[in-house]
Amino acid sequence: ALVTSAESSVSSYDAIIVGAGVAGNVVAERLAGSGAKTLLLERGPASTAKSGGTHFMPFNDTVTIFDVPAFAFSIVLADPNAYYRDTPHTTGYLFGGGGLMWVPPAEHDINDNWPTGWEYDDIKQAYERVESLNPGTTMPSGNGERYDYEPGAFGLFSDLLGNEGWTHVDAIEQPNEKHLVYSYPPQNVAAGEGIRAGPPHVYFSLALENENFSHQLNANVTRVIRDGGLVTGVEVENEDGSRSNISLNEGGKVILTAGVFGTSRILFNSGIGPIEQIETVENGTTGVTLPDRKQWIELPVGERIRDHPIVTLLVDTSSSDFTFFNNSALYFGTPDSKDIELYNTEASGVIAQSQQRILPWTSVTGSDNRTRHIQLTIAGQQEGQLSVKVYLTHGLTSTGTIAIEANGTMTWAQEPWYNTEGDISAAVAFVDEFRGYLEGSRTLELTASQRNLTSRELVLGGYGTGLHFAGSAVIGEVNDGGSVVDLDTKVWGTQNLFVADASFHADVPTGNIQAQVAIMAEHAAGKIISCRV
Ligand SMILES: Cc1cc2nc3c(=O)[nH]c(=O)nc-3n(C[C@H](O)[C@H](O)[C@H](O)COP(=O)(O)OP(=O)(O)OC[C@H]3O[C@@H](n4cnc5c(N)ncnc54)[C@H](O)[C@@H]3O)c2cc1C
Repeated sequence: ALVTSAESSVSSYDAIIVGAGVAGNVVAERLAGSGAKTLLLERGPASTAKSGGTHFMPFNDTVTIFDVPAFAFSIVLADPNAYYRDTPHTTGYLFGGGGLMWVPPAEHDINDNWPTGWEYDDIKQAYERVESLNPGTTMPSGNGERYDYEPGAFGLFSDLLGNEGWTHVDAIEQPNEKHLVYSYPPQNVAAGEGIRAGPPHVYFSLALENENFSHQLNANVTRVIRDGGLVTGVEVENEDGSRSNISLNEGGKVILTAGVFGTSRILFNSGIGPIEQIETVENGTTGVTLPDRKQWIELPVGERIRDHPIVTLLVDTSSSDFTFFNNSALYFGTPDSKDIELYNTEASGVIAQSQQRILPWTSVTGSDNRTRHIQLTIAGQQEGQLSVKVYLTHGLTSTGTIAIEANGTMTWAQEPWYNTEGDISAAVAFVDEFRGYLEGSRTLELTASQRNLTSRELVLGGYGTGLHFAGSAVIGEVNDGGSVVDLDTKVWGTQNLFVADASFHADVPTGNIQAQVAIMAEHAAGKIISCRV
């Protein structure tokens, strides 16, 4: 049930989950299912049709990437009818742009860096539950047809890569195949509903059926309220600027799922993190009440963040038979009425797809002899041009650090991209290899603007974020200054505070991260439920 701040502040809960994104919805559904009286708090407004959303969430609602409520990406996908509700279409990100790629993690993604109790065999049950509810597909169009694949980016690149020995796999059916392979783009879908949707639709819908479950919107959690290691509730800033407290029942738990940046901010505001960050809060302008200094818990929150950096290569297709389909016109222009009808009546057609047409993966070795994985996403860019996004993924060694500013904004103390020579050399090696393929092609070449740059210049001059952040409150076996949460995802030094979103992840996977976030949240939920406070 949806509750107001007036209602939640006079009630109390067994589980309070902070942040209704990918992980938050998974954890809330599981906790409510375990019999706990559960409250899911979200600082944003209604998003999916299920939570009362009726329109595209304008992308520019958000100020910086640190504050992007990524759950917004399920909004319209969760409701086929929403497509024509909002004209003009203020954001295209839901279908196009980011694309909602759903790449189930490979066995090596889990086994390489995760600790005891979190290896591939341990998480199998969680993996299977996510798969059964939110399975992902390489055939998003409900009528079983593909639109704009051949001739097009898929046709051109399956030929180009096929000639070099790459093979065609299905990324959903064969998640472990991640070397010299390509797949139709895997996308997230709700089981049995024929619509593209993630946990904020799928898990949230299930949770709503449970009478133990409540949720509150526009509830910005500023901090947890604690007495030493015992958390007794959370403080919420409401839409009108007022602050109220929500209490935990005895034996209750608070689970932070506010995203990599949101969770770090709440921890800093609660006196948990590097002393320097807590002091910034103490001396800052947000008016947050910190616990007494002797109760501060020093942990490496915000450190060791990883992300997939992206370099975009532009490929000139003017000598090929490539026909450009203007995907962004679906969102920013006036789409073809037949495309809209096909989507709204049969969950089919080009709108059911994302803009990407082919996803290849391979691996390369850096100058440090370490293997790194590469993901490519390939899409039409404009007439006569394709974009090939090169993601450096699993195996990367660059890390970054986030910090809080006096006004509460999150910022980088150190950016997490390409700050090791191993990463740079691996990406350069891949770009060299790819340019070799193009040189052997009679129809494709880099655009004139990129042709004269060296591969190193292309990598270092053009990278940006993959928006796949992880690791700001990393999991560890011992409290030795290298981790923030224990093997149950409980924050060291506390009795009942947990972190279950991408923050606690030991590493970034080979493909887009969201499926891993959902699976690890499922696994964390099991541990949190069995943890005695
Ligand atoms: C533009 C974009 C495109 C992306 N595309 C893809 C893709 O195609 N495939 C993929 O796999 N991944 C994609 N990602 C990444 C993916 O969305 C994230 O990895 C994933 O959402 C992380 O899940 P999470 O549960 O850790 O946090 P989130 O899903 O970000 O959830 C955090 C939630 O907490 C809320 N919150 C934050 N602070 C507070 C607070 N103080 N109080 C209450 N609530 C709070 C936020 O509003 C948000 O709803 C994309 C990300 C972005 C930004």
